[in-house]
Amino acid sequence: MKHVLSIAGTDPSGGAGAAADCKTFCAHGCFALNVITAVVSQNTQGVRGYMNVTPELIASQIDAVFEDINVDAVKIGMVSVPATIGVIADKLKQYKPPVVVLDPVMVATSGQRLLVPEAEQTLRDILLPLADVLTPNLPEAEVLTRRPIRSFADMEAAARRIFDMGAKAVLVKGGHRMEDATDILYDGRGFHYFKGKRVESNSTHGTGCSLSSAIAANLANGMSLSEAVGAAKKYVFEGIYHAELIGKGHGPIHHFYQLYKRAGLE
Ligand SMILES: Nc1ncnc2c1ncn2[C@@H]1O[C@H](COP(=O)(O)OP(=O)(O)O)[C@@H](O)[C@H]1O
Ligand SMILES: Cc1ncc(COP(=O)(O)O)c(N)n1
Repeated sequence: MKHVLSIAGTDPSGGAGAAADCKTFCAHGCFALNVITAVVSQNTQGVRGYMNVTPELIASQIDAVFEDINVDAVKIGMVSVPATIGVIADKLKQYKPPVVVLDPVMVATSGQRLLVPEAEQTLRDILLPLADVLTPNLPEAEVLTRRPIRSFADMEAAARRIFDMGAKAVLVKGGHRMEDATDILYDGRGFHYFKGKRVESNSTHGTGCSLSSAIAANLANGMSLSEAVGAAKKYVFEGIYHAELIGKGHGPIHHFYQLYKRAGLE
């Protein structure tokens, strides 16, 4: 069994952050490890507040994992402030995990910021070059490139620019498009379109967390990058499509649809 580590913030309502990451790893047959960067008070309706874990305690959590367990892949989510980004970058350089998937989380679906504006530059300069795959949504890709994105051509141009900033591959996600939910991958050689129908649904809390975690798990399990992204997109689509309505706002996706189906628990 592969061991996959999430470095992320929490969600007590279970839909996003560390909870989504761990459920996704388990659904992919991986052993889930997690380091917490921030304790977030949130639910399906929004973020109420959060407290950042100190850089010392983040470093200590990362050491506790790597000194004890072999890590096959790392997924990074909410990193809030420059000090958090600095310590994660130092530890990635120290332990050199074979796969790093970075979801540059900036703003929650409900609109609250999860990354302070002054950390955007630090994320771009220090963490982005350590990523094997970076998975920005459209607003995040706009912040990283400082350019508006409206068309597939704009998504391709953004992916190329972010690749030039040092990420080894970039998946610009289309969940925020007005039309379909097509994502575009650029690996420095060419563009790969992951066409996707949009599901009209409120169950989209944690889709980005789950997608990046599924990519990390699929890579740990030995898939190529395009296979990993294709399978992760299918996982999130099925999760939205078969989601149970939980909470009063934007609910979580279904993480175990295939498993429940096989067990007759649908
Ligand atoms: N309503 C939807 N129907 C189908 N796929 C979606 C929908 N919303 C998001 N996705 C997919 O979920 C993944 C996460 O996308 P996105 O919502 O853009 O990220 P984030 O959660 O970071 O804002 C992408 O693969 C995207 O295409
Ligand atoms: C701790 C944490 N991390 C990330 C998100 C973003 O979630 P989404 O995947 O819906 O953009 C969140 N709401 N909370």
